[in-house]
Amino acid sequence: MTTEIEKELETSEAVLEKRRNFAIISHPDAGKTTLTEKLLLYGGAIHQAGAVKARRDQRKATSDWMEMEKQRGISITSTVLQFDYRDFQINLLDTPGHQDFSEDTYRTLAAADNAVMLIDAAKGLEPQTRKLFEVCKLRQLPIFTFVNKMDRPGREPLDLLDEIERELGLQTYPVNWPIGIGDRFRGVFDRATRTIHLFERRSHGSQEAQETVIELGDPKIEDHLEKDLYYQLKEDIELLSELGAELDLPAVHAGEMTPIFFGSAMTNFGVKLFLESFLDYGLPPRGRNSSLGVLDPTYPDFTGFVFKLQANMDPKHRDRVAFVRVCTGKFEKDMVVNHARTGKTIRLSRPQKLFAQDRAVIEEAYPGDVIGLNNPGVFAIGDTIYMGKKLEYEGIPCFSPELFAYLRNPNPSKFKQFQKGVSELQEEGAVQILSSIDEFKRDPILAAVGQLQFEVVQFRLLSEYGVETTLEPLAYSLARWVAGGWAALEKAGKLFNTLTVKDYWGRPVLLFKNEWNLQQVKEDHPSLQLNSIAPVGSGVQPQS
Ligand SMILES: Nc1nc2c(ncn2[C@@H]2O[C@H](COP(=O)(O)OP(=O)(O)OP(=O)(O)O)[C@@H](O)[C@H]2O)c(=O)[nH]1
Repeated sequence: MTTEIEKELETSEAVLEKRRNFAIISHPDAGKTTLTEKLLLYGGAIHQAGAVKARRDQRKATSDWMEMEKQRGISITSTVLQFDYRDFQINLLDTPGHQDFSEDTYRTLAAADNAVMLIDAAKGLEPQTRKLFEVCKLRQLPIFTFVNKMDRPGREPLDLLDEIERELGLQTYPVNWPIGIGDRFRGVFDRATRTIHLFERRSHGSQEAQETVIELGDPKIEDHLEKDLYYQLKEDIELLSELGAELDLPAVHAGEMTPIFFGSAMTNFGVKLFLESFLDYGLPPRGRNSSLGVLDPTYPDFTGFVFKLQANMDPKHRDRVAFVRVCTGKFEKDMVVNHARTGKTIRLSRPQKLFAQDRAVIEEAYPGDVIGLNNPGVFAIGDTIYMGKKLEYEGIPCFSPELFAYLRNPNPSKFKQFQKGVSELQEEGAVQILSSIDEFKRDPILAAVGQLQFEVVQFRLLSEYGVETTLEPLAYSLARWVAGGWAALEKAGKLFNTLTVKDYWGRPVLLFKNEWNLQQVKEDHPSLQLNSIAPVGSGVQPQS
């Protein structure tokens, strides 16, 4: 006879097995919005492709603080999209399209269990994809590669595989293989079932693609596929089996091998096959490092952490939302939880589920899900909330900024608002704040990955806090945290062409003008232990 506890455990394992969570990494224009939309179309979350874009446009029309989005036609914010497919519940953690906001993407990857690397068949790996791949590698995320835009002239598939292996050091395993390319792209061959999937083009792919599935070797193939494409395919299949590694799931889950899919998001070719395989091969919610060791998702008490804060998503209510990744246990509305950083208890009374810009109050959530909580200034990025035994999750790291500028408030009567605005925007992760070690230089130094982050900060300080500010750019382009600490820095003595500053937590940071300066200091002073990534959250308290 099974006991109640055993039954509960079985249920929670079954729930976990049917949950998948992922984020898409790509270079702008590779087709992320299009693929997202098509995944939602197959998931039945929307009925006609175009809805996500329409929502995006609608948001552009209604949001005021995101006036910048409208002016520039870019998407700055990111949300979470939840949909069902087969009996799976899927969480797609959407990330901003513009590379100036990649800090936001880095943090979102901290909450993801899988990553989908989307590449343009004609362009192969691009800078933003490489950068984001590095973050995935740090977390050993399983990476699924979707080679998009096969309906246009592109590079040789084998050449793309080779590039991924060489440059990213990932083993590749093509799960399917393209039949033709460009105008002659007819579909894909699914290697697991040895079937040919041929698609019909529909205008703009607004509905699911019609597909014909034929077994390899079926004589009917002649009615559907040109001879030369068929012979080419047979040749390719042979070559693949001669070359090829077997699909090694443990290696996929360890982020060492990437399953590869070919398709065209715009015409829907290959999207469904991709989704199906992703559900089969993707990782369910996994354990996470905490002060109690790696906490398995079957741990019974509710725990989660904040990976992203967002202000004023709804212009009608000037609210702030904290996005929490549920790690263990069951989340229930109105739950009273502990907030690890402050030791306070908090009632989670209006949890929200977010679908693009729509919200619905949720009653419960499970590991792998993301919930949106109202944040009246309580939460900061990396915060842990928990029930039961006290614990804290490993923090979300800060990544090296590349642009630096003093932020000045020329109007002394606005000092208070200025301070409040700067500290709230820092907590929200809109920008990193550094400060000079010179007592007399009290203006904060804004540190960002992209220029647009500065513009957003200035825009929001003016529109939300009523403070007009000016910027004075600093001629540095790299930041490194000094893991050796202040003592190592003092021992190293005077360093040329660098600026010593401290971060929000009072830790030493060195700014460098260029890579060359950095290399020199690294070689001359190994004891400084320069890091491009620094932990935040767990155990680190801001210095007052
Ligand atoms: N031919 C072709 N075009 C595509 C395909 N997928 C996307 N596109 C086009 O590529 C362009 C960029 O697509 P988006 O989906 O907006 O790309 P994105 O990556 O979200 O772009 P950002 O918002 O800049 O990050 C659009 O004009 C799409 O219509 C595809 O499979 N084939």
